[in-house]
Amino acid sequence: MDVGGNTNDVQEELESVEAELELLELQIAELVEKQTELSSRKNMLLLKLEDACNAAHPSSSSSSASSKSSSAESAMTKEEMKRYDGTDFTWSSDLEQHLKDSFQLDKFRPLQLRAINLTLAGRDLFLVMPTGRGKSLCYQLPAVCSEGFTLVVTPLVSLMEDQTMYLKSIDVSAVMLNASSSKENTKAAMAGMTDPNSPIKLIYVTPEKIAKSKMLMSRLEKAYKANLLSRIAVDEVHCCSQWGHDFRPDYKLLGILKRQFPKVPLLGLTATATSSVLKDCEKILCVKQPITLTASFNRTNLYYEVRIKDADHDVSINDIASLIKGKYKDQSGIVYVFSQKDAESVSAELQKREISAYPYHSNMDPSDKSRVHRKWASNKIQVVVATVAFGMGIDKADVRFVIHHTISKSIENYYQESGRAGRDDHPADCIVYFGFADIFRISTMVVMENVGQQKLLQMVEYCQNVDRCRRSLMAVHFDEVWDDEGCDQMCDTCRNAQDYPNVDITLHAKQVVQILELATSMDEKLTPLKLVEAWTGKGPAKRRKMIQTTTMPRQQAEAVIVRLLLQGYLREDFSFTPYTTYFYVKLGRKAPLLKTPTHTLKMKMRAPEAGPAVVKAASGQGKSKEPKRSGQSAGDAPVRQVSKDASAPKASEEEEVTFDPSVTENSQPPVPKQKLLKEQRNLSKRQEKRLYISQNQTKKNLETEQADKADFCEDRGPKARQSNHSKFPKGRRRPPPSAAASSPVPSSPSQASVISDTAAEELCDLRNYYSKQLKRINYISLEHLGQPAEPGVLSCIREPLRSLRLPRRVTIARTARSLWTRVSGRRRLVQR
Ligand SMILES: Nc1ncnc2c1ncn2[C@H]1C[C@H](O)[C@@H](COP(=O)(O)OP(=O)(O)OP(=O)(O)O)O1
Repeated sequence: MDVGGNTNDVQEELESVEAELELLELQIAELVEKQTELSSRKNMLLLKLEDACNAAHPSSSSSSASSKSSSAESAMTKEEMKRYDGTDFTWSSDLEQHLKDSFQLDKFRPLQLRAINLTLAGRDLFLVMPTGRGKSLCYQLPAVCSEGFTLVVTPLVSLMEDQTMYLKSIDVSAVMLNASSSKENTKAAMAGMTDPNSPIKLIYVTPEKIAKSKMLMSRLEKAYKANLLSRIAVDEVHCCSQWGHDFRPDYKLLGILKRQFPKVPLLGLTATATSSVLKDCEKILCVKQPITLTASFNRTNLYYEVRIKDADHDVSINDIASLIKGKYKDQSGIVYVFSQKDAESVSAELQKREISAYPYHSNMDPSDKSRVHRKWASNKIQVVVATVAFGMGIDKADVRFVIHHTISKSIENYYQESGRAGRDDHPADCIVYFGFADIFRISTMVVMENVGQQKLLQMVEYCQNVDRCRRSLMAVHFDEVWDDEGCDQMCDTCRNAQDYPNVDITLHAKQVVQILELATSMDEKLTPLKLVEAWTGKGPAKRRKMIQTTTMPRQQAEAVIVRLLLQGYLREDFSFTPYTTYFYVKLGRKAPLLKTPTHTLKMKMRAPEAGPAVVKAASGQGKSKEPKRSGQSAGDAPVRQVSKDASAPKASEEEEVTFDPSVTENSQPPVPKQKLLKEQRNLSKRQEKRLYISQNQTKKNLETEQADKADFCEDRGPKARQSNHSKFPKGRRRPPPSAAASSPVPSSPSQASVISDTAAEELCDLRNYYSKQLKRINYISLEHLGQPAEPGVLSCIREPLRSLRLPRRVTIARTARSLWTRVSGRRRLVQR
């Protein structure tokens, strides 16, 4: 007995020590996180200091467009480098003349002259410059001022077309060679390469052409020997590297150019490469010690602002409409939206408010798309309401505002999309509407992307920030430091300079955790909206009796939940069906910290918007008004025991149900289980008919979701755009993957409501399994995609299936294969 008692005591103590250890580990993890944050802040400050020192010693200073040193550059002193900003080269007067006469430009933008001088001096060069800052001029102008021709490798036929058309319009001879070039065109271009009297100055080719056309390579050899190949420009050079976001296998073969033509200077251009990507490109392209010039990504003429998006759709639309009709009257702009459906509906809403706004998305007929684009470019349409399909190649100088009706999926994307404003260097505004529900809509869309969630949370962090300069937050993503001075009050936080209180939200966090714990104990899952509703006392009455609700205004309650997600106290829990993805909130790894009495949690919080949207003055003209702050701060909000609170909303009978995991915020209200069973009995006769209808409906939903995904997940990467243009015929939607349509596993909620109890149970098992498995498969190397599933992959899928009760006639092997097909099909779809 004694021994037994002892063992129990030891066991108990062991458990408590383990719990303590776990807590300690969490605390250590939190400290390490803080340490990383501080280290990166320290590095930023050091960089700032270095910049300040450089400014104090003009001999070694760099311009606002800095040039980061590579080994070659550091071999060249800063004095020497500065020389390339000068105009005392043999070609300088020629440059000046062509800049004005041919290109009709007055002066160079930062780093353009340095890059042009370096390439004309025969140096190999990587030029990293933000979108729209004028990279093309850095090879077009040297091409005009050199003997022979420049070979331009570019991944997109549409960009080639744009550029050759533009060059023709300014009387510069340029041709392109791609898969669709006519025979005559190809013949003329090939002949021009070796003809010293040819007027051709630029030849655009795709990387595929270099890789596949022996004739082209042999012509280039001849041109090289005749000293007619003056320069090689590789556009979107980051596509060479697997680490870059748009890797293209054919770019990997471009090393042949430098190997075959070592004396020809190479100029690699990109808007997005990090230093490790460039190092990789250097190796792949076989360039030795290139000079890297990096222009600052700081667009000083852009004013950045975040507005809280009201849950009421009309409020945000009214706000946007009043901006367009007021501050931006008669000025050109873009409103970016989340989905094709939003593009249609938001543009219709704006039209109702007498604004000339038209939709643009990838599912439109190409002729309609180009008509909208053309009319907008010629200012016959004021606003384009677009998905991200309205992307690269949009080069309108006088865009005065870019409004994001929904947040972007990452800071990099936001920078690119908002960067379409103010290309003429005049002031322009970039406003993003930050809505709670949007976070989760996007989250389910980017769930399959490698670091999709991480990047989305960075964007959310940018939006939730209330007191740090927005520019400085963006700069981190481009390895740069832009301080408040560099911003010069061109963002809402710098301009308003509000002193927000640092509110203690520990108590609030504990309440949220308690709600989630309760839900888990009842075997229920909560969507973020259900969580807010439960917390703010709008959930089922039964639940309200068991939890502490808050009197905090909804906006602040949402802000707290977002903060808890950002900081890891909460986390996302996705549930997948072949038709859609659901987002639920779960306790995060830091949640146990809240059990420690000394643990506190604070956040700076903006007061909720006062009434309907407040139209603030944005941009360079005048200061914006800060919305009125309500008297009560989040920290003051009293906690209430709702069961006894008469003011709590009364729950209807229908509300007294357990949460149905398949119900999301956009779904119908949950159906009570009793009612569901009754319905199931009554439904037997109508079953077939209903099943048929529901299948059709889910198929339709799937198509809409996939079409949205096709737009939203489309990166401005070349791959994505090409597939969009070429694969689907005019006006047709992307067909759903056939595997999903012929699925043996019924997983859609609507199907679940017309099948037997046993089947429902089995379905539930399968759905859970599927959800977990999808996450696992997500991590399996991309290289497996597109190939028949390998035995290793299948056995990894098969193993957990053995413990499941599968529906009759469904074998483990078939289910495993079907899961794989669907998962990889879905993933390929996301990648397109
Ligand atoms: N020195 C200059 N002064 C005024 N405008 C300029 C100058 N250089 C270029 N531009 C204009 C021409 C174009 O309309 C616009 C964008 O130039 P472009 O070369 O297409 O940018 P980019 O190549 O960096 O962008 P992207 O990454 O989108 O291809 O800027």
